[in-house]
Amino acid sequence: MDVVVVGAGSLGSLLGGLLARAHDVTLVGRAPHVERVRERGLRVTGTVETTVFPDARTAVPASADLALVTVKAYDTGAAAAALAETALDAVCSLQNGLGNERTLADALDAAVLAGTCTYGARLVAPGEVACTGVGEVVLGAREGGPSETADRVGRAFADADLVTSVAEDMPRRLWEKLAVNAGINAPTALARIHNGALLDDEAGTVMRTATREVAAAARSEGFDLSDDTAVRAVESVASATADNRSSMLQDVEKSRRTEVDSINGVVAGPDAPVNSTLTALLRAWEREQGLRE
Ligand SMILES: NC(=O)C1=CN([C@@H]2O[C@H](COP(=O)(O)OP(=O)(O)OC[C@H]3O[C@@H](n4cnc5c(N)ncnc54)[C@H](OP(=O)(O)O)[C@@H]3O)[C@@H](O)[C@H]2O)C=CC1
Ligand SMILES: CC(C)(CO)C(=O)C(=O)O
Repeated sequence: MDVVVVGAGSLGSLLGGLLARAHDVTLVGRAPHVERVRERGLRVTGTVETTVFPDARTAVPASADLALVTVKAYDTGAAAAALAETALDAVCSLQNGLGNERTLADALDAAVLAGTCTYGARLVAPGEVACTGVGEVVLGAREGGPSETADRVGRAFADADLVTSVAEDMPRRLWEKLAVNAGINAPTALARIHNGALLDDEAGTVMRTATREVAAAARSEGFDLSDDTAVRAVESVASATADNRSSMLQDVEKSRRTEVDSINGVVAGPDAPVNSTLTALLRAWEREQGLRE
């Protein structure tokens, strides 16, 4: 499969690098990372070790079978605009947060797949990405139901030894992932702690309450997501990724804008006091850093 990865930062470089073991991959990202990949290949270190030689550039190619979108949620509109002239069969978001698939579907003619990913990734240097945890990619039709395109993409991922499943209930799964990210990302970013530190009782209460609030919001939108299912999911991800620095923690460590608007901010309001607090604190930090109005 001919795959273009739009947003070759931490996650995009890891997934693109792993896919390059079996497919033609083009990483689209920023200098100096793409230059280093062109010169010396991409080193994947950590839990998975390999060196691969994907194409790497700063602009999207004219065509591809599949575009994987791995930019931050607030950059999805720009990624969609960049892909507008690319001939594509399918595009798949593997981002966190809610609303990315809608943005892509509004802008592009290709079939849009929804995806979630619990692999951990960190761009440690230009040309080198660390796999900080082997998780799972789950993908499927963005509206739910069966999809031959999703089956084909799922097989392509599995051919590259990525732990992958194809699901027919992606809308519900995006809410479940939102519940996990709401519980892990903002608390780890604010407290500057690894995911595993949330298994501690006091911090765990914050994590579980934020997660339950998202589950309640999902149910109010008609999705079958019980508090127990959501809490089990967040505890299991925090434990499986105990040594990870969440993507939002990586953002605050680099003084970069966070994805709080499309994670905790989605449910912030009177019915979600913990998510409202987490959102307000991260937005205040972003304002102080000059990262938002
Ligand atoms: N890192 C992780 O372990 C995980 C991340 N995720 C999710 O994956 C998504 C990506 O996260 P992460 O990889 O950490 O983020 P990164 O910031 O590391 O990677 C995104 C990259 O995309 C680049 N970019 C932005 N816009 C464009 C564009 N139009 N064309 C080309 N490149 C572009 C960015 O450059 P610049 O910074 O210059 O804008 C950056 O290098 C997020 O939604 C995150 O929540 C999900 C699971 C795990
Ligand atoms: C799964 C998890 C919580 C891994 O850290 C993640 O999605 C992230 O960091 O954004």
